[in-house]
Amino acid sequence: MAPEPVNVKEFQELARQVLPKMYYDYYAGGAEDQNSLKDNVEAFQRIKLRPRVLIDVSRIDMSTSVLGYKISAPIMIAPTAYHQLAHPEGEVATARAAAASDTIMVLSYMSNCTVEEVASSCNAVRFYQLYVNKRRDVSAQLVQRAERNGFKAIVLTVDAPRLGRREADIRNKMVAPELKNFEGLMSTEVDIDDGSKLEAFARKTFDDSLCWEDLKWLRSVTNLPILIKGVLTHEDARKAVEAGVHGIVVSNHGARQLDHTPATISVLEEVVQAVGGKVPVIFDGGVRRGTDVFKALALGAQAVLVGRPVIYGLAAMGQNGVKSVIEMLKNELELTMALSGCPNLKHITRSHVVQAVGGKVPVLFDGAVPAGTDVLKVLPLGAPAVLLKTADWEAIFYGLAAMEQNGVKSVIEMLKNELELDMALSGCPSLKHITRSHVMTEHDRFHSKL
Ligand SMILES: Cc1cc2nc3c(=O)[nH]c(=O)nc-3n(C[C@H](O)[C@H](O)[C@H](O)COP(=O)(O)O)c2cc1C
Ligand SMILES: CCCCC(=O)C(=O)O
Repeated sequence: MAPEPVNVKEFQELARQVLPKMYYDYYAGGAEDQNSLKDNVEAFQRIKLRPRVLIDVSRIDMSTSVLGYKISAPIMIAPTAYHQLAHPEGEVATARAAAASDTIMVLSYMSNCTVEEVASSCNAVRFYQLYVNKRRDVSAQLVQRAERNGFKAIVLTVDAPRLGRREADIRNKMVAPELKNFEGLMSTEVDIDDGSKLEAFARKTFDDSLCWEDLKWLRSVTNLPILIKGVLTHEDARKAVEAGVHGIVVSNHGARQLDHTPATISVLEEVVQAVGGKVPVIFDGGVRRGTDVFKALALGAQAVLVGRPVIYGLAAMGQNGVKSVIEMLKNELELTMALSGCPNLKHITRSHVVQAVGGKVPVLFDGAVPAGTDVLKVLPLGAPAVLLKTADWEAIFYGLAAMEQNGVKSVIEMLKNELELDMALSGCPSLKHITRSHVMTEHDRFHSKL
């Protein structure tokens, strides 16, 4: 028997052992080269704690509230798709664990269990995550069903006009399971033989023309407060506040959408400052320890969402696994607060964290590692185009060696497709939209506070 996990990271290995490879890869994976996936977690290590001593920490209070709903600790459950691929009880088990831990669950639009099943399973406070369908009536009906069933807010995910390029899913030909919520509303079937069926599903159904104006439409179909999830810049944070949203989730979708987005913890403060306390800022991405939660709070988050660890807990031990994951993070946060001299969340301030000095030498574009995102990064720094010279561009050479003319064409087409996707996921319909403010170099990072 595998030993009992002592931290949330250990649930990942248990999940890997019980899950079919296709599902494990889907849960664990990120976009393209998974740079942001690694960075989301590693960036927490570059932030150090500044504990205070000789403060009475005999009683620690972690409770807080989000949109007026009281929760035991600022740790909530992120919306993640297809919980029945992890455990037969699916989202019902996750919701019950949320209720048992006295926290909020955000139910994914892509849940296997229906809105009604989750609502009637327990008394957890629930928010409903929304993807806007090309057929607006489908999304409107789901929002209204959520509202009727006691969900307390809509979390509109805005970083997925298309699905990111998840290469494990492409190789595994990831399935797109039936979704009971859509029965009688629309077909969830996709008819492709190759590649990720999920990606095909998103392409077929997600509305990639969605824009700021459409918040009006969403407000016209629901009275629930609206949070937008997937903000990474001060520009968008300001627009969101102007558009009247009730909350912002700083997120890069667990690094599954646009690779080379910054680690979310490194842009949290930028967003918090732009929002200026007008609405709550919630954070997600790479939270694996109580110290991570503490750091996010110190940088201005109201609460954090946890994605993968919850799924791993569910896969390993069902409802109890999810509860264990949440309780472990809560216990670690409590200990961090005690050892930092913070008896309650109000005591956690910006001066409790500091960015570690040092860092990598900035390398922006090294022509030997071509990828669509590299092109996207070079253009705003002033390059009118990227000149690809056979002599110094290994990929062309490999393409030629592997498949002659077709190989070279494949390499060029792959880069074009990746650039197109990167533009879609960066909100740039044409090259003129790509500006200097779409990238951040290490230099920029050193000159900001974090
Ligand atoms: C397997 C998986 C499925 C996800 N599905 C959704 C989804 O349906 N809707 C959504 O808004 N975000 C989705 N996300 C993103 C999460 O809400 C969250 O932003 C991310 O997981 C946070 O990063 P973490 O996994 O490092 O905690 C998903 C993430 C994963 C890992
Ligand atoms: C079409 C699948 C969307 C689920 C999702 O958001 C994710 O896998 O990250």
